[in-house]
Amino acid sequence: MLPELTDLNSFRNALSDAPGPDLSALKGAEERNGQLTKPPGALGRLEDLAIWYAGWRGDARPQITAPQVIVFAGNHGVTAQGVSAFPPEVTVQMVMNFEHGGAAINQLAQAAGAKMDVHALELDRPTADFTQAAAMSEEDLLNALRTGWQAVDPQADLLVVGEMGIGNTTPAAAIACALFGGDAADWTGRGTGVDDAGLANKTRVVAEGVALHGSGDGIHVLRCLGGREIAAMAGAIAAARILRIPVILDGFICTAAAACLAQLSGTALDHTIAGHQSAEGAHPAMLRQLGKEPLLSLDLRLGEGSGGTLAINILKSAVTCHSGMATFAEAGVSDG
Ligand SMILES: O=C(O)c1ccc[n+]([C@@H]2O[C@H](COP(=O)([O-])O)[C@@H](O)[C@H]2O)c1
Ligand SMILES: Cc1cc2nc[nH]c2cc1C
Repeated sequence: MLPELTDLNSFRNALSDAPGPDLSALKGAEERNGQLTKPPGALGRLEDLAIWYAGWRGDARPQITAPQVIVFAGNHGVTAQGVSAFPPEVTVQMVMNFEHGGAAINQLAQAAGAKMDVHALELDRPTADFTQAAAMSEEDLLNALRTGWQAVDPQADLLVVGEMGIGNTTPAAAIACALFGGDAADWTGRGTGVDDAGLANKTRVVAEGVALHGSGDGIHVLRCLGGREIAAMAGAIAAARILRIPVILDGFICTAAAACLAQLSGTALDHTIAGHQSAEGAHPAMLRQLGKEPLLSLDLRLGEGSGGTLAINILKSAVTCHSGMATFAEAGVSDG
């Protein structure tokens, strides 16, 4: 059961009190993996994935039958600084495209056998430009966290969270810079495709935001430098941690949301894996900071949950092998 989010402290507490994986299911899955008809370790990382999944689901021989993809959308005041190659009205236009089934994520979710939900967060009320003020008030942040928290289907057995928000690689870079240090230039990339002058301007904007709001915990960084869809992703990832629903992270913006949770609790992301490495330049560094090895590297830089959703197919395959294969004893195959 998910506790109610009454205030930001209840979010912090729920995250730090969240249960870990089921150790007996984990042990059972490890034992089963050792008996399957293959040379030890021959399925490589698929074996680790299946065992990790089994632990979080509390079932040594699990199945994936109900994956959920949630796309959160938000608008950003910082777009007034000219940080994106596209105009902010594209956010609401793409939300309509998601709702009509015409976006890449609609096709990828269908191909992965996942249901897809879309949540637009107050698109007609962008966050504040973080070079001038905190992006969100405490109330705004709490509302956005709640949207994510409540969007997770407790019956889902796997979750991918994705986003749509023109300008949101700028807050994602600022979050990374505030949490992990280094220069703004280390974390700022081209997003939807800004040119060299655009990149220099965007780097300045990230540096200004971090200088104004930079120090504080994951909640402070998320509120001052983030955005509503970023906070909603954080809320959903945290809810899934409590519900023991494994999560596949998507690209640069999704990983920035997750990084805020990692700052709040050292075990906050234990139920997550990195679906892919995005083409956004600083994504590999962000994943390294979180100790996450991406499953795929396909030069995607779309967002929408696209890379995470593609990776559902890999995780499903890993779990299907683990739970469906015969053991050496069952198949009458001689072991080594
Ligand atoms: O997921 C990623 O790594 C990723 C990298 C670059 C861009 N995006 C998407 O593009 C939008 C943000 O790009 P920008 O240039 O407007 O900051 C937003 O809607 C994201 O979903 C996503
Ligand atoms: C067209 C378009 C689609 C997107 N999907 C996610 N981010 C996006 C940004 C743009 C510009």
